[in-house]
Amino acid sequence: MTKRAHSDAAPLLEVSSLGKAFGGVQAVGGVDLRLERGEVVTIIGPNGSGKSTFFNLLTGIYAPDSGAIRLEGVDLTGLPGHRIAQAGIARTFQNIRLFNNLTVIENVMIGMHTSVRAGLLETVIGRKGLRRREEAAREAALAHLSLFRHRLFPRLDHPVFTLSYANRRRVEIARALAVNPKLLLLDEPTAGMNPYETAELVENIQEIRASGLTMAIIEHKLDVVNRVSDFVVVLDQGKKIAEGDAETVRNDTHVIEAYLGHPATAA
Ligand SMILES: Nc1ncnc2c1ncn2[C@@H]1O[C@H](COP(=O)(O)OP(=O)(O)OP(=O)(O)O)[C@@H](O)[C@H]1O
Repeated sequence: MTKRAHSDAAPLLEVSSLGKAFGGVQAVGGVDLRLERGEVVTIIGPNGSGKSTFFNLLTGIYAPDSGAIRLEGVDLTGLPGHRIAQAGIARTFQNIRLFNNLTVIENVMIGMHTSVRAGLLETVIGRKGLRRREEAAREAALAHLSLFRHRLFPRLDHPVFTLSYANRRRVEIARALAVNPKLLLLDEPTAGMNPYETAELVENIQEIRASGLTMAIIEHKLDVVNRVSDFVVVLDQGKKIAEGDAETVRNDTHVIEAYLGHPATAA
């Protein structure tokens, strides 16, 4: 856990007073978050506290009712998902979203928008040019998959539906990395993983972190939170109730109360 240093320059991510209601439920109610380049924040909170909605707002799945989202000072508030992805925010989902009938490497190449535009490209640059571009895309996809080389290199041409749950999670992370994001959001990356797989994924996250990529991670497992975060944000009923290093947050009375009120998810 490092001490957080704020610079005067625009932070990588600046979220102010972000809000979203569904009917009478204030899923996210005025949340602020400042994330400097290279930092890793974990977002915790009981079930239904607004964590996934917060990610859905950051990635344009929902438009916020109020507040603002800035990436490197650029206002992304209310932009559609593809524009936000182009601006540099990539994510994985709590419920894995991959093309199950496509192979591991195809899923990652699609993350790079290569095959999708192949028809159009062929008319512009010709078959040879297209083949060269596909080879380059395959090389780049392999570079991103190399984070999980022992797990995924033997399975590059296997359709995703044949993979274990943990391997599907790994493919999803590689696909998100393949767009070279400025900010990577991981929504419960270790959910459904056994302790051994979880420990391995913590090492993978530390490796991504060492490359300098800024990350926000929704995570329930406290040992994972302790090992990957620069700081922790705690949500409860859509509001930020605590922020700080893992130990400070763990001993915060509001946090203890929030979890005691929701014993099924006590961290
Ligand atoms: N599309 C939606 N329509 C209506 N209500 C929603 C919608 N999405 C979220 N909510 C509500 O908003 C609140 C926050 O939900 P959210 O899924 O963001 O919480 P969470 O912290 O991610 O929960 P979990 O840990 O269970 O994934 C909940 O009360 C939920 O029922």
